[in-house]
Amino acid sequence: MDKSSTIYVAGHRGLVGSAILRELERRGYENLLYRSSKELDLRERDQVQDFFENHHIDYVFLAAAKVGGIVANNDFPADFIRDNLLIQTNVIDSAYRANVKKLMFLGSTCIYPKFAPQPLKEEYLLTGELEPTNQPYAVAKIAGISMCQSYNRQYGTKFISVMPTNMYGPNDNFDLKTSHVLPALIRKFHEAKVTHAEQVEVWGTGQPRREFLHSDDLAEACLFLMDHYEDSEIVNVGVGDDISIRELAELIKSIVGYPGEIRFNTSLPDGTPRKLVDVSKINSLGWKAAISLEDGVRSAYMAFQNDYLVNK
Ligand SMILES: NC(=O)C1=CN([C@@H]2O[C@H](COP(=O)(O)OP(=O)(O)OC[C@H]3O[C@@H](n4cnc5c(N)ncnc54)[C@H](OP(=O)(O)O)[C@@H]3O)[C@@H](O)[C@H]2O)C=CC1
Ligand SMILES: C[C@H]1O[C@H](OP(=O)(O)OP(=O)(O)OC[C@H]2O[C@@H](n3cnc4c(=O)[nH]c(N)nc43)[C@H](O)[C@@H]2O)[C@@H](O)[C@@H](O)C1=O
Repeated sequence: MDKSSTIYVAGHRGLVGSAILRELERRGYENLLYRSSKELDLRERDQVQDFFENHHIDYVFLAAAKVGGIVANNDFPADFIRDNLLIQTNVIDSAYRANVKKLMFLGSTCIYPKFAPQPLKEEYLLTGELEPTNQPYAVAKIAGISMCQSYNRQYGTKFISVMPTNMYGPNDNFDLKTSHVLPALIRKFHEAKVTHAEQVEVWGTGQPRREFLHSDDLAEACLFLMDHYEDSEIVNVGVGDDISIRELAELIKSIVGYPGEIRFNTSLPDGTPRKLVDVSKINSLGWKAAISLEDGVRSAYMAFQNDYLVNK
C-alpha cells in the first residue's frame, strides 16, 4: 500500500477495525474510508455495491462482522450465520466487481476442528468436526475463506484470509451478555471491587485454555500481511502461548486489585478445550507479536476505565 492508496476499513468502530485504523493513521495514510453500520449496512447488497462503485477503493480490511462470546454465539446462531454470510458476501463480491487491488478477510481460529492437534496448523482447516457453541459462525467464516480462494482462482483477485486468535484491547465489547471472556472479566472484577462484592462468577470450569492477542499487535500483523502476503492459503495470527481461564481470572483479579473470591459456574459452557495456534508461518514471514498478556491486560483495564466507563 502506498501513501496515495484509498483504503476502506470495514468495521472501524470495533475492536479490530479501530486498531487497524489507528495503525494506518499512525503510519501517515490519509485516504482512509470508513462507515458505521448505521451509515452503510453491509448486509444490504445494493448499498454495498453503490458504495464500491462510488469510491475508487484500492485496499479493503474486512473487519465488519457479527461477533460475540460463547453464550451469544450459542443463543443466536441464526443471527451469527446470516449476518456474517451477508456482510462478507456483499463486500467480497463488490470488491471484485470494483477491481479492488487487495482485500483482507478476517476469520477466526474457531474455523479449526474442536479436537484438532495443538498447536493448530493452517492445514487443519476442514479436517474434523467444529465446536457446537459457535459452529454457525465458524461455517460462515469458512465460507468467507473459500469465497476469497475461489475468487482468486477464477477471477485472479488478491483476496487474503487471516485467522486471529482470541483478542482484546481498546473499543472491546464490555456487554456481559455478548462479550468475550477477557473484557467480561475486566468488567466483572472491576464492578465487584467497587461494590465490595464477595464473589465473581466465572463461566464454565476454568479449565479451557485460550490464547490472547492484543488488537494493536493484530493491527500491525494485518498491515504487514497486506504488504507482504498474497497467497490464497490462510495465515494464523497469535502469540504462540496460551493460559487456562482460571489463570486468566487470577491475573485479571490481581491487576484490578479485587480481594474477593472466584466462583466457577459450571452450568455455563466451556466451549473448545484448547485452541492454541501455530504461528510459525507468520513468524517465518517476518512478524511476531510484541505485547505481553500482563502489559496488554493492564492497558486494556486502563482503556476500560478511561474510555468505556467515561463514555457509557
Ligand atoms: N474479538 C475477537 O476476539 C476476535 C475477532 N475476530 C474477527 O475480527 C473481526 C472483527 O471483530 P471485532 O472487532 O472483535 O468485532 P466488533 O464487534 O468489535 O466490531 C465489529 C464491527 O462490525 C461492524 N458491523 C457489524 N455488523 C455490521 C453491518 N451489518 N454493517 C456494517 N458494519 C457492521 C460494527 O459496526 P458499528 O460499530 O458501526 O455497528 C462493528 O464496528 C471479525 O471478523 C471477527 O470475526 C477473530 C478472532 C477473534
Ligand atoms: C473468539 C472466539 O470467541 C468465542 O469462543 P470462545 O473462545 O469460547 O469465547 P469466550 O471468550 O466467550 O469464552 C472463552 C472461555 O471463557 C469462559 N468464560 C468464563 N467467564 C466468562 C465470561 O464472563 N464471559 C465469557 N464470554 N466467557 C467466559 C467461557 O466459558 C469459555 O470457556 C466464539 O464466539 C468463537 O466464535 C470465537 O471465534
